[in-house]
Amino acid sequence: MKKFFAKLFGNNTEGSTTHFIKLHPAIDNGIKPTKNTFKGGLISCHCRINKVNIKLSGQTAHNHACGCSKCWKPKGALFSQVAVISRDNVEIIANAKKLIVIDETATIQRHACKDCGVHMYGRIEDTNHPFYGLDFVHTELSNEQGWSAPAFAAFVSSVIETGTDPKSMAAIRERFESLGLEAYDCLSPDLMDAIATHISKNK
Ligand SMILES: N[C@@H](CCC(=O)N[C@@H](CSCO)C(=O)NCC(=O)O)C(=O)O
Ligand SMILES: [Zn+2]
Ligand SMILES: [Zn+2]
Repeated sequence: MKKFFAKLFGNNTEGSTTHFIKLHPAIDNGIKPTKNTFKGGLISCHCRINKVNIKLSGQTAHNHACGCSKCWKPKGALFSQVAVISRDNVEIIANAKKLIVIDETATIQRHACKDCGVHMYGRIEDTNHPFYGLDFVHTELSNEQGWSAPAFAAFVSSVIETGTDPKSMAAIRERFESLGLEAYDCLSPDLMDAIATHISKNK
């Protein structure tokens, strides 16, 4: 097993394993802990000037790594990091006119900065959707610390759809597990239960 990983990742000069799989900077560089008293903050796009700024008036929930093809990923990252927050707590405070919806047909309407491409918030407009009322946001776009920490990985197998070699999947899953993040190919059991409960109540 050790040899298998050494082959995939390579070894550094001290002999310990070096990870070349870049999951996401907020995960690879050490997961920052959730601050229980955290009250929210500002997220900004990557533009040097005329940044899109959004005020998030509260803590986020269900932060996770997402391997799906639609969520925004920083350059070089295999996964997105995405959390939810009540849409009532999301306020665009600067350069709203730079925002465009990436795909009008998607369930999650991702509003991105047309200049730098960063997705600023994803909104569900279907009032019957189980997650209606929640917006999807990337808290690494904030300078504040204390946001809810990523707690699991979702849609892990989906990275194959965007070009990852299926042979790398075992190593990717092992890496998540070693960091304490359970790897799922859909959402976490809690969220899947919430979706099923919503569907069952609406029947
Ligand atoms: N294999 C597909 C999966 C896409 C998918 O279903 N993504 C989820 C999670 S995004 C945040 O966790 C989803 O709800 N998508 C709805 C949408 O994106 O509008 C793929 O990789 O594309
Ligand atoms: Zn921008
Ligand atoms: Zn996603």
